[in-house]
Amino acid sequence: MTGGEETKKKPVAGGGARGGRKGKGKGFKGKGGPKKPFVKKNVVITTGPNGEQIEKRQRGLRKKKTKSATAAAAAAAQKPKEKVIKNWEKVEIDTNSFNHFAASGLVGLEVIDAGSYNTYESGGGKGKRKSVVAEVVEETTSDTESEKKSSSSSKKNNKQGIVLHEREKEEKEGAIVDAKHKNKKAKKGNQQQQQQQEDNKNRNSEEFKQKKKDFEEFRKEQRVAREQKKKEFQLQDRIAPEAADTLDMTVWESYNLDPLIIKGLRALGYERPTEIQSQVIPASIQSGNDIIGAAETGSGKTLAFGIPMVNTILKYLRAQGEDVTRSTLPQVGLLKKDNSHKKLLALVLCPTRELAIQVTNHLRTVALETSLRIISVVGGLSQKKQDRELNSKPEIVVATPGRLWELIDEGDKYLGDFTNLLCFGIDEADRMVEKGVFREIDSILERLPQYQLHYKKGQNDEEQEEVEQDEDEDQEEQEDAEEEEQQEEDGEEEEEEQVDEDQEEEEEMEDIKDIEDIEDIEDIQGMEELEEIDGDDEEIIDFQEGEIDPDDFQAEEVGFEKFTSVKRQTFIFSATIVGVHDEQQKDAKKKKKYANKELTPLQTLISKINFHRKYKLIDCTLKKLTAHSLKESKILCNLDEKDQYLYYFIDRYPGKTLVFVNSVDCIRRLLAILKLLKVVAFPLHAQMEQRQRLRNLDHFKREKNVILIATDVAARGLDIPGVEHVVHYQMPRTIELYVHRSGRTARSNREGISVLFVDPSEQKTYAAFTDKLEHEILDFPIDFKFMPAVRERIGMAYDIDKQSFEKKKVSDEKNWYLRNAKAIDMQLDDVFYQSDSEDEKDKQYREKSRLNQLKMTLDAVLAQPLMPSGVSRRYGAGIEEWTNKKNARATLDLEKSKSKKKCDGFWEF
Ligand SMILES: Nc1ncnc2c1ncn2[C@@H]1O[C@H](COP(=O)(O)OP(=O)(O)OP(=O)(O)O)[C@@H](O)[C@H]1O
Repeated sequence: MTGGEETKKKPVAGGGARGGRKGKGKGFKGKGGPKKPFVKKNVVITTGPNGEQIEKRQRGLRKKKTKSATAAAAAAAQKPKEKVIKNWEKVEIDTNSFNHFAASGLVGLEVIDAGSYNTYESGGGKGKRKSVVAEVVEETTSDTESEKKSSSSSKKNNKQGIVLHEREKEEKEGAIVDAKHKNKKAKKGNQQQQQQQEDNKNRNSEEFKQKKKDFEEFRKEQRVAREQKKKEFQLQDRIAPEAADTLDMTVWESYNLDPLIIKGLRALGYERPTEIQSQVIPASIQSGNDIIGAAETGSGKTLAFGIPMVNTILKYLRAQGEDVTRSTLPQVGLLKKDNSHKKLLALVLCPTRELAIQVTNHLRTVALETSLRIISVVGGLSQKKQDRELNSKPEIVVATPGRLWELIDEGDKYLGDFTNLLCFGIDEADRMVEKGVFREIDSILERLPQYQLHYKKGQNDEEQEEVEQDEDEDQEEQEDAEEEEQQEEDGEEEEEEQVDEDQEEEEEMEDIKDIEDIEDIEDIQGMEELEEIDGDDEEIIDFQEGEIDPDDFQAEEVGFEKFTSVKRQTFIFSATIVGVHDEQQKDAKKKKKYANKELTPLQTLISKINFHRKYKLIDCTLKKLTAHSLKESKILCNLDEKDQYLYYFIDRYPGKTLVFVNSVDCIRRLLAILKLLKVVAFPLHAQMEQRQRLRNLDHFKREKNVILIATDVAARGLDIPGVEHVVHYQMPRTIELYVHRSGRTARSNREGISVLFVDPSEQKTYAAFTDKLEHEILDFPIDFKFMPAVRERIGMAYDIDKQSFEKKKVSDEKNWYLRNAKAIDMQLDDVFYQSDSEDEKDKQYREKSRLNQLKMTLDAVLAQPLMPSGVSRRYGAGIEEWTNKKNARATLDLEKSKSKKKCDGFWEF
């Protein structure tokens, strides 16, 4: 088709289709039409009385002068023409018709290209020709009426495909439609006006006021009910009041904690602090120092920093004369209080949403008797709810860095104002500063206010000078020491034969204590000193007895920078922030790589966080790194045997099992297989919707015999009661991840087991792990008599999965073609639509029945207990003994299990 250009030069063709156009006209296609014609859907371009072009919506609702109107008007003035505007005409077109339109001055026809026209014809049109309605304008200078008529009639008989007919009928139809539309619009306008008048009237009426009041009451009730529900939920953690009354809380009381916190702890049944809590709480409350805390997984680190935080805030609020006891009034009442002056008092950062929500709930439980508002700021949840919660100006916010920074960046004033921040915490701190994980953390840390060095103006000037002087001296000493060290090293190199370098380094290493490692860190930052807590020689310099003077809580501007005199306390916690890294650092020293000064996570944090001049490192981690009550085991196997051992484990050792894998694809594959094997399993990974993630976690918490298959999104911090087993289906990428994953079980002194699956390709990593763990991971005892039955089931599940996958693939492919063909108006071969050939049908039928047969067989097999080979079901001999499922924790005697399985591709251990 070649008419495109002509039509464009003489901008006549516009859209005016009213007929049932099915395909999406995309302008001209075909051999000769490289340029698209001037096409506008539902718009008609006509020439006005003064020669200007008028763009008219199909239904004549809007008229607008086009840009070229003036130019056209000028041209019309030069060469006056007689214009005959014809009315709507119905035309039928085919692929060659456009030339004719253009040549005969036809405007307002929406172009139907060859493709869409044909599609229409073969797809749904059943041989009918395409009809459209077009407005026809003929420009004539001397045509007589009769000539016009003949021209019109010649069109009627035109062999090129344009047939004009039923002009009058169409004209009427068009007019009717327009009129109807106008009426409808007018009616709607009237109705809206009436409604508005009525609304205005009602708004002033008593009835309306009452209705509004009722509605507010209703909302209030709803909110109270929600609050109630929340409280009830929190009460779930509580023990019976009678039992709570008998608890001896003297240890807690000795820490000078707020009575409301002790009340909360009593209700929770926490009679005494855990090891890390007993070290952190007095140190932070009495000295006000910043704390870096490390302790094994599940040892109560959250409350180790949570209790001092809540305590500090309560003290601050009491000092401000606020009532901090839990109000018996509904929260709604509290919300109505003027809280515009309030500022954020505590902020905790966590790496995952689930963990942030968990920490929030944990803090709420100890603060239940108080009026404190604690909320989580995480992505993926209701924005409205989060806004509402933030409007209530919560004292404590627990957030993920990404979401928090997003809100600060958007200009959230409350979240972005750290000037009154009394407490700042980072949970799972080593993860938070891992390279490239949370870019936002740096921006957040940069916003933390700088300290003014004196808490009370003028009070500590001399002391400060002394401190600074000491600092300079220390630095000089340090520089000298470094110089000496360097000289020594140079000497060593020169006298290689005289000194056994390795020997010397070993000796050197023995002398190096953890604290010296940290001193190096301080050098990087220019920090004064680090205290390691050892009870007696705790030094309290700038904050006596943890007292908080309300006068101190003011920000003031010094020079160009904003300083604050608020003493912010910082808490940095993780199970793996020290220990492993210290070892790594020592290794590095050994190998003389220390010159690279690659910072460990702990060093990175210290260099980024504006700590107090005194902070304490409290390290309660065990040498073994993992929790003391955890039994660790491994299964060495080939890659293709992992599914078998997983099924074996799940079947023989039922319970709450968390299976860790390294990829989402692996989760999907395992879920499909386990589903066929009738194992209840839920997924958890970062690609899931947040609500679904929380729902699955909830299922896993509530159900007894259940599997959660997760990526490392669940590796850190999650405190799910009653997790009995952790399976590392794939090797964790780092030793820290191994510690955290394993730590989802064996929490709070409870027992738990972890099983590490190792295939030959993972053996190198495994060897590196055992080096660092400094203990052997024993073999998991496997009763190999069960394995043939396990293999049979797994084999059938694979078969079914493969066939279902093939079937789905074929139908997915077909659907893909259909979808895409529709999207681009492509005509597919009829063959595509035709049902499959008889042979094909037959094949499909056979495959389907084979699949059903397989499923039925597997179901029948699964209905029986897993039996060891050689035991006959028929005679029932010893069945009970074999079918008794075991509890892994109770029966697993790893010490005795030396049942090493021979496995291809492994080195000798
Ligand atoms: N003093 C206490 N007495 C009894 N139970 C406690 C006490 N403190 C905390 N717990 C309980 O111990 C469990 C583990 O606590 P938490 O989640 O804080 O451990 P964690 O050390 O942070 O673990 P992870 O390193 O895995 O994050 C929680 O269920 C908590 O309720």
